[in-house]
Amino acid sequence: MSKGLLIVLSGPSGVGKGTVCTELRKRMPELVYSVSATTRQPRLGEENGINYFFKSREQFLGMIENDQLLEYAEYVGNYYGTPRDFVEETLAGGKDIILEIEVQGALKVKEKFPEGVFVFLLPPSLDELKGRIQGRGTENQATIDHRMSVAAYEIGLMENYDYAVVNDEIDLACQRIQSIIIAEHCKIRKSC
Ligand SMILES: Nc1nc2c(ncn2[C@@H]2O[C@H](COP(=O)(O)OP(=O)(O)O)[C@@H](O)[C@H]2O)c(=O)[nH]1
Ligand SMILES: Nc1ncnc2c1ncn2[C@@H]1O[C@H](COP(=O)(O)OP(=O)(O)O)[C@@H](O)[C@H]1O
Repeated sequence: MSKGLLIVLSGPSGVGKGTVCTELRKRMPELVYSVSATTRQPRLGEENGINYFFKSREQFLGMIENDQLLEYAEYVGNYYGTPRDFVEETLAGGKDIILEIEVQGALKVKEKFPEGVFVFLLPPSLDELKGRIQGRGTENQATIDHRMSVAAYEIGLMENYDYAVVNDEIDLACQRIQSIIIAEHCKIRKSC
């Protein structure tokens, strides 16, 4: 049995990663989503084990200590990390898995899985990005400003990715990512 594809989706806060992932999972029910651990407080409507595994700082540091994370990063004052076993078991079982993670973590994953498929989601413009974060209504102004300043740094690292997808419309962005996954499955992988 061949291994599944490891797909990494990154992009600045508010670009629509969560929205696009939710829609993609409806369209591709066989695609497995990696639930991350985080020390961030849950937002209204977020559920433990569904959106994130919500952890205390001590619990998160314990996961690092016990080598339970494939990668982790600090982002705007909180830790975020990918549980290792779930990713490795899913891939070994021949299933595709998508990791929705920020750029520092994505670069660490690339070192370990250079064969992964790295997709960067872009906003149509920075003004639109700011409008989307504000429109979501989950962050205070200071956090929005901090996230917007990180956005410029993140977009600057886009060249490390394989694909850039503009999230102008959710339907189009999903179609583009689906096409990428289909094409990657058709790729002839050379061992050299
Ligand atoms: N490195 C890393 N980043 C993660 C992980 N999980 C989520 N993130 C990223 O952390 C950032 C902040 O996530 P979140 O607080 O949910 O905010 P959002 O991007 O505005 O939805 C986003 O770029 C996420 O993609 C993870 O396991 N590892
Ligand atoms: N293509 C789009 N056009 C307009 N609004 C969008 C689009 N994609 C996402 N949104 C909205 O933008 C906001 C941020 O989306 P979200 O998925 O939470 O972003 P992220 O996970 O990247 O932080 C949400 O209110 C969402 O409904």
